[in-house]
Amino acid sequence: MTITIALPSKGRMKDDCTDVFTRAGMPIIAVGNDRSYRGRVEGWDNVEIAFLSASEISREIGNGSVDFGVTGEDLVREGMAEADRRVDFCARLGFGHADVVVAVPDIWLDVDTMADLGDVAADFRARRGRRLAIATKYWRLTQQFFSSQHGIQLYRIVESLGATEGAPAAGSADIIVDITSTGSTLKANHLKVLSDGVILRSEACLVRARKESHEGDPLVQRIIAAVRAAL
Ligand SMILES: Nc1ncnc2c1ncn2[C@@H]1O[C@H](COP(=O)(O)OP(=O)(O)OP(=O)(O)O)[C@@H](O)[C@H]1O
Ligand SMILES: O=P(O)(O)OC[C@H]1O[C@H](OP(=O)(O)OP(=O)(O)O)[C@H](O)[C@@H]1O
Repeated sequence: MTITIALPSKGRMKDDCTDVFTRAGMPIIAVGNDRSYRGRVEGWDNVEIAFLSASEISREIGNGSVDFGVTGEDLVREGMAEADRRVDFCARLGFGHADVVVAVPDIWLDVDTMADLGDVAADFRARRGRRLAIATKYWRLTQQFFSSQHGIQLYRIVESLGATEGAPAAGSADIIVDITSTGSTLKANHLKVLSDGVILRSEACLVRARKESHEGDPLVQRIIAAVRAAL
């Protein structure tokens, strides 16, 4: 059976990903020209490469149209419910690190924890007659963290399509949930991360769609072993 692996075609993870596969003894070759979205692995006859964006990769793994993918854990967990039942995180690859965090304005001096934020949310409703507004593109992770993990129900999510950190200053939200790596964007926007406000420590992962056809397939095991050996 042919196994398809989806790899980043562009963006911040592309080069590191190519390096890992080279070290794994799986050198990636584009089929056709450099702009091609198909590739293969030199010496691995039954493996096909699909070049996609990091967010497309998480979607294609979720619907099972590829067997493996390299993408951020944040995108996989945001993109599907019950991720661990549907996919197997086979290896953490050591690049693409980013934390998904809850951040509030610096000037909220007495708000340091999620419990403090729960009080603020209740207060907003009681005194201002509206819900605390959270700007984010991570709807699912935010709902799980606030509602299921911290029992905070009084909030409203404001969809953000970019420049999330600017939302509190712009007045379109009170706080944010977004990724941070160096922390400089949060700092520039006068936001601070709550002490227990790290929702997920994400990095690039080799992710496998859980499929019955993979059981007992030696090629599937060989791919996982080769990538792990390269780390
Ligand atoms: N500083 C950062 N900013 C954004 N994403 C980062 C950062 N550091 C690591 N990542 C990770 O990189 C992944 C997103 O990569 P990238 O932005 O290249 O993909 P994409 O969202 O598919 O691209 P595009 O938005 O152009 O379609 C996520 O898993 C994210 O956690
Ligand atoms: O903690 P920092 O190092 O400041 O990085 C965090 C920022 O980087 C990303 O934006 P970017 O514009 O790089 O990428 P995007 O287009 O994927 O949002 C992300 O959305 C944050 O805004």
